[in-house]
Amino acid sequence: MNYLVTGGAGYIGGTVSRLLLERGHRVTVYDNLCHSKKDALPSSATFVEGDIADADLLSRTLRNGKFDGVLHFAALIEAGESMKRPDIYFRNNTAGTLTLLECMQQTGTQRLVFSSTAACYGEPKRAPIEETDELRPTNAYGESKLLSEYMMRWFAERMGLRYAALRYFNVAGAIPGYGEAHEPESHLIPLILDTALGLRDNIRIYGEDYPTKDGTCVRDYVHVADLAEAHLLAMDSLATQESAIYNIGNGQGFTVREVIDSARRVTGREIPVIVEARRPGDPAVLVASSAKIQRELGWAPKFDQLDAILATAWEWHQKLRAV
Ligand SMILES: NC(=O)c1ccc[n+]([C@@H]2O[C@H](COP(=O)([O-])OP(=O)(O)OC[C@H]3O[C@@H](n4cnc5c(N)ncnc54)[C@H](O)[C@@H]3O)[C@@H](O)[C@H]2O)c1
Ligand SMILES: O=c1ccn([C@@H]2O[C@H](COP(=O)(O)OP(=O)(O)O[C@H]3O[C@H](CO)[C@H](O)[C@H](O)[C@H]3O)[C@@H](O)[C@H]2O)c(=O)[nH]1
Repeated sequence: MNYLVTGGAGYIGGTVSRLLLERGHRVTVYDNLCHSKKDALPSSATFVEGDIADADLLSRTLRNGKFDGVLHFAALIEAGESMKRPDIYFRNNTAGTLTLLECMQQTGTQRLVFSSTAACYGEPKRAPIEETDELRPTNAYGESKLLSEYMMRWFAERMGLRYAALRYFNVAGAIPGYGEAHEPESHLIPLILDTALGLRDNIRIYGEDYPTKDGTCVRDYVHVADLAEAHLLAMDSLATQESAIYNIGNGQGFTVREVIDSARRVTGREIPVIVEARRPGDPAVLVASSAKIQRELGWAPKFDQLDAILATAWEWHQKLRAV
């Protein structure tokens, strides 16, 4: 098959592009490189440097490419930043997605797999969270994604779109030769690994007064390779099944302190911490039920141990920083 991958120069889009190519599909990456570099692209992908807000270029790319489907990763991704600049999140993520939906509609491109997020749930009432649970984002990033999902529902109901929205929980780990390298980096695991390497003096824990077992936030970490497989399953399902929304996580929650302890075991290094105030917009606990995608699409994650996920991240991270 022939796919357009928006945001395919980034961490997750780049991983999924590599898997698609490995499985014999054709991939065109469409990315404005605002948070990535061209050298992160898989060598056998076609590359179009462009913004999803550029309707002319996007329509032309879709028309020329005659794609079987679109995988849409392009977005600003930092919940913390979105609390300082909600405007750019709605412009880039929500308005950008509307432009993509319009261009897909105009060019007769019907299938879409969308990177949604656990941040759509906000502060959940229970763990694990199911897809039908209440949606009340506590940060503008989550709201920008939830609004995108709502638009997709209407495009599906009234305009022929078929979509799968995958609500990822916390994505981590690396495949051989490719992993997380956000620029700037704000995510917990790469920052911990930089601390293990001595590139940072310490890791800051954002808040130790949450209602959790050690007071730090609980998250559900899913390996990027398992997440990538979910995209292929979701895209395939759109050939025969209706649009759907799926959570993607491991169903286990780890506190920030537990993640740091895991990194100490895996790296064998000292990782000094300092405790700071809460980061605005962070929910206390986010843990997924992924029963729906396991049941309906047969998704079977291979990495269910945090240490194993961190070991792949550590292997990649040492090479990344050695360059
Ligand atoms: N990393 C996580 O834990 C996580 C969790 C849930 C959801 N997500 C979602 O997954 C997707 C990918 O995240 P990632 O971690 O790979 O981030 P990333 O920053 O590595 O990748 C995003 C890519 O999108 C590109 N981009 C941003 N705005 C664009 C625009 N207007 N036009 C074209 N390209 C644009 C960036 O240059 C970058 O290459 C995002 O949609 C994010 O919201 C990530
Ligand atoms: O230096 C840091 C960085 C993070 N944290 C904490 O570690 C946890 C994880 O934080 P990340 O920034 O790594 O990830 P988030 O949970 O904020 O968000 C990630 O997962 C979400 C879904 O759960 C979103 O989709 C989002 O795109 C993605 O970045 C949070 O409790 C955060 O407060 C720290 O204590 N110190």
